[in-house]
Amino acid sequence: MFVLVNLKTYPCDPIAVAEAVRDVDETTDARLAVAPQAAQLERVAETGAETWAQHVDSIEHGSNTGHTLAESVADAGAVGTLINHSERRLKLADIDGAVRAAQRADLETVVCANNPAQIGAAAALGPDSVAVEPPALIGTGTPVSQADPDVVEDAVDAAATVDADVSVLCGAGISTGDDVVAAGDLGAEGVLLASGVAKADDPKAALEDLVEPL
Ligand SMILES: O=C[C@H](O)COP(=O)(O)O
Repeated sequence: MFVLVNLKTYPCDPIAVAEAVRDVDETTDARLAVAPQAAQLERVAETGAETWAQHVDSIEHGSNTGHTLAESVADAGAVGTLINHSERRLKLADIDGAVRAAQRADLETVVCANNPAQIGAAAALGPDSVAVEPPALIGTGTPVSQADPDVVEDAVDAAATVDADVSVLCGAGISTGDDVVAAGDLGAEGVLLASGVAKADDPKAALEDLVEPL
């Protein structure tokens, strides 16, 4: 299972969380990664943790003030990027362009979507993975894998119908090892989570709990 920890703009210490991700990754067969804010990418990557960006834009080098260039994210040490997170929604053409930009920079891609229908559309754009996240469950602590299992199973089916090579993650409310196991039982190959680790008093203990049953 892939456990991708998105730090959003939570007021956590990104280096401490990254060091915990790095250390717990060494204890488990699961794959762990952390997605800090863009300004923190280089320092986080220097910890040795697998580092992802939260977003890249559909742009190339040039006159694009305030945008995030995929090559710059890769130069900072990121190996992958989220695209179209629920809190950073893009138009369809911009999702497509962001996937192309990420591929140009050799970044792995996870395109997020609200529901199974959008997952099918996202899979058609050829990312490495898609992540289904019902917005209403994000940040609630109520895990999608247990509160709304149908949405995960339907997302897995939708992606497989379009492109069997696109793996499916699920996210929203995931915070325990049981939640991760439930996600795997529904066909997800990973989870995307944030508050369960970024807002935990002890992020390393939270990560250890997440991977303990895997
Ligand atoms: O990127 C992570 C997701 O939006 C899930 O957030 P959450 O784990 O706080 O529910």
